[in-house]
Parts: sequence; structure tokens; C-alpha cells
Amino acid sequence: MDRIDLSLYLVTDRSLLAGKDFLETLEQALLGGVTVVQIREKTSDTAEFLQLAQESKTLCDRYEIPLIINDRIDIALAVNARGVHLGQSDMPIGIARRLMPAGSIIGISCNSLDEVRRARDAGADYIGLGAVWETQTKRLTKPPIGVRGLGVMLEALDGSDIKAVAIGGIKSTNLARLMHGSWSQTNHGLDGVAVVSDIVASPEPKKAAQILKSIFMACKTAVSPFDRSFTSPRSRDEILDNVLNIMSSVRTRSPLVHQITNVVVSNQSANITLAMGASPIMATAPEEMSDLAKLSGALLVNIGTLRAESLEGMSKGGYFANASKTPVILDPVGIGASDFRKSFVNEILNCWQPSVIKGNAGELAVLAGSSEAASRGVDSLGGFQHPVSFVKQLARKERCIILLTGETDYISDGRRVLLLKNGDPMLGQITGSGCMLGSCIAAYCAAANASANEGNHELEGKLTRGGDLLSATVGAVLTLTIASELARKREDVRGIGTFLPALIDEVAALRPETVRRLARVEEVEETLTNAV
Ligand SMILES: Cc1ncc(COP(=O)(O)OP(=O)(O)O)c(N)n1
Ligand SMILES: Cc1nc(C(=O)O)sc1CCOP(=O)(O)O
Repeated sequence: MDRIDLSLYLVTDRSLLAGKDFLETLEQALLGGVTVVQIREKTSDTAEFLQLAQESKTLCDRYEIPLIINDRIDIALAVNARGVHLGQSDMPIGIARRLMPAGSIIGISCNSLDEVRRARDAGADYIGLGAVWETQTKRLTKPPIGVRGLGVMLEALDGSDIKAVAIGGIKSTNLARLMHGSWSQTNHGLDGVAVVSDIVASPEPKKAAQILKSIFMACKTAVSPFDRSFTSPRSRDEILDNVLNIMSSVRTRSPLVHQITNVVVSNQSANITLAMGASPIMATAPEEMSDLAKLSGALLVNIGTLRAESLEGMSKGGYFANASKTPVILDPVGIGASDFRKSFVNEILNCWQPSVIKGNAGELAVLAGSSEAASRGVDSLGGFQHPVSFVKQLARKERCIILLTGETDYISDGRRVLLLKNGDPMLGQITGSGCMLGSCIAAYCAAANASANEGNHELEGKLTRGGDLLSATVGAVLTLTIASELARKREDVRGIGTFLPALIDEVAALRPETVRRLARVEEVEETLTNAV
């Protein structure tokens, strides 16, 4: 097709105008930067649709923006529109192509990989992938795809010049998450986003379009989202320097660390957070997630004692944290224990992008869809043959930092892999040491993120402020594991009952110099194997 810019694709809906004038709203959206307009009329008769399409065409021509007509080839022909958008049960693409003038744009809605392949083979110019999320604008007949389902569909377009836009539930508050999470593993990204209510129903359609456009452009200009997600330290020594700075920063800033965690460990997680110098808030109510995201430096989501009612709070918590550019740490405790946990995690990860995922081999294997490491309940049975390669690939797949815990801890941001060898075996004998580690990571990430980009520059399209979350994760692991070694050596520690309070005390007393002296951190060079 003759290139059209699909970046911000406005689909109209007069029922959402809430008293605003249609053409005035359309003009405001054009002024706000929409790059293509589709007139979608589901209830009007032919004469009404035709008139609206003619008036819209005149306006779009004035702004040199292409006009697409939804469903109706006759109306598209009558107003000399740039193209049509077809649904799966509308006119087949081949026939539409014959009816429309040469060079017309033909788009089609797709909700599955099969539909994408058929659209590609039938010669569509672009596909509308949806619905990504639930939407109030249209009654959906098929389940939403979710952000994490888009990548495989985009990958099916590799090697073709068919463009793809996403549609359904897209707002300025979730656009960065959509852009970040939808890339295929082959680095095929979206060409645009189609939006109805966030523009049409807005009291300020021009501003709404401007915001969407600038977030889209900020995400799109990235080489790949992975390369701009995090500040990347250059060497192991720089990472250690950063760790010590972040450690001090946790104490001086005392960030508020929001934790939605399990009932077994809630108390000790709050205490370890205090011991580090941060401030815990253990809140679960969905109603307060938006407010807390504005106050908190990081959010920890731990699924240890999950209930169906947890879904709303965890989904909203991460969603608002992303919107506030606050790191989210996911601890998928015992994800392999039940299908309920697996689908729960899939559902929350469709709502938000984590900055760090931590887990043992069994948990991360489930997340990666690998059968290499099994689990029983919340415990892991066995490990990976190539853990270095595994964490690096999983970090690339999930586009976040991955921490694989075990006797040796492996941390990767998808580019480098660090091995950490501190820790006393007694850590594995008390309940909730992994959950406490999640709290430590959240506190460190909060401090690292708060120190980054204090001028608030170029944050658009980002899901955090760009803090060094790799060093933050390393620092959190070192804090807990080195403190465990010091606790175990104390004369007052006689078993796990006395170990836990001693551990909390040692975390509180830990000094940066001690961490530097005792840290056992190695960086490994490695070539990726197909571990994930
Ligand atoms: C860009 C874009 N994508 C998808 C749709 C949905 O089209 P369709 O499946 O035909 O459903 P209706 O819009 O007719 O309800 C779209 N309109 N635009
Ligand atoms: C028109 C339409 N088509 C969809 C699909 O899934 O194909 S979802 C949708 C409505 C999108 O509206 P909003 O931006 O307000 O969520």
C-alpha cells in the first residue's frame, strides 16, 4: 500500500460524544495529531452514514489525513475514502480489493493467530489486533487477546509489509505498557494504536490525542523497548559502586514501599523493610491503588496466598504503578502449584509490566513455559542445565530483570548475567526468606528509581524513571544474603527461631563497607542457547 501513517488511528463513535459536536470533536482530534481516521457507524442508516462520511472526508482532506470507512464499501466508494476496514464476517478481502479503486487501503480485524495468517495470505494492507483489553465501547464476542498475546501475532507478519495496529481498551494510562509488552521475540512492534473512547469521550479530545501521540512516539523511537528500559551499568565494579550508593539512598530517602503480599510473611516483610531503612505499607484494597501509586516508590506483588478477590487489587496496583513510573516487583510464589495461579499471573501481566521478576527454578520454569525444573507447592525441585542462558533469555522475553534464586542467585537484565554466591543455608530453612527478598528488592528499586531522572526529562513512554534496577536487585540480594551469613555467626543464634530476628537486626546494622568486603559477585559472559 501507499504508506499511510497508522501511529494514532482514531475510530469514531458518536454515542460517546457526551454532548460534544461530532465534527468539532473530529477536528480537535486532528489538531491533536491523529494520523488516520475511521468513521464507524453501527446504527445509522445509509443516508445518515453517507452525510457524516462526506463531512468527515472534507475535514480530513483539509488536514491531509486519510479517511477509512468501517464495513461499508459503498460508502467508501461514494466519498472517495482512502480505504475500508472490514470485520471477519464482512466482505472478503479479495472481493473488497476488486471493488475498491487500485491503491485503496484494506484493513481487517484479527483476534487470533489463524486470522492474522489468513489476513496476510489474503493481502490485507493492515490488521487491527483486538481487543487487547476489555472495553466499554463495544460488546466483545471473543475474549481479549491481552498484551502478552500480541507478540506471536506480530511475529506472523515478519517478512511481509502488512502493518498492525492494536485496538480495545487503549488509554494514555496503559499505552506504554502496551507498547512495551507487545513486541514479538523477533522485535516486531506495533505500527499504531486505534483508539475510540480515550479521544472521543474526552472533554478535551485535542489534548487526549496529543498525549496518546507523544507516548506512542516516545515508545516507537526506541531501538527496541528492551534497550531503553533500564539504565545499564557498565561493569561488575560499577554495579557494586551503584549497589552501595543505592543502599545509602534507601536509608536517606526512606521510600514508601507498597507491598501486596501473602498472609504468612506480611509481618516479617514489613519488618525487613523497616530494617533496611524504608517504610512499608501493606495495602490490598483496590480502591486505594491509584492513590498509593502516587505516594509509593515501588510496588511488590507476591501471590503466595492468592484468592480470586486478589485479582482486582493486584491488577490495579501494577497498572497505576506503571502509570506513575514506579517499579513493580513480581514474586510468582508457587505459580506451578495450580492452574488458578498460572492464569492469575497471566492475567495480571496483561495489565502491567513488571520491572523485576524473582523466583526459584520451579517458578521461573512455569513462567517461561519450560518443563526443565519442576516444583512442589512453593518449593523448587531441581534446577536448569544452563541457568545463565535461561535467565538472560527470560529477561529478554519478559523485558524485565530476572532473578533466579537458589544456592547461587542469577540476575540478568537480558544483556548481562551476574552470579551471586552469598547466603547461609539457614535462609532456606525459615519460612518467607524469598518473600523478604522481594521486599528488599522493592525497597532498593524504589531508592534507585527515585534517584534517577530527578529533572523528569524524557519520561514519556517509560514505565519507570529509568533507575538502575539491575544494581538495585543485586544490592537487595547481597543485603539479605550477607546479613544471613553474619546472623548465623552470632552466638545468640541457636536455630531458626533465633535466626529470623537476628537476620532482621543484621540487615538493620549492615554497612556498605561490609557489603563491599563480603560480596561474592561474578559477571559471566555467555552466548545464548535456546533455553527458554
Ligand atoms: C482499526 C480497527 N480494528 C478493529 C476494528 C473492529 O472492526 P470489526 O471487527 O469490523 O467490528 P466493528 O468495528 O464493525 O464493530 C475496527 N473497527 N478498527
Ligand atoms: C471498535 C472496536 N473493535 C474492537 C475489536 O476488538 O475489534 S474493540 C473496539 C472498541 C475500542 O474502543 P476503545 O478504544 O474505547 O476501547
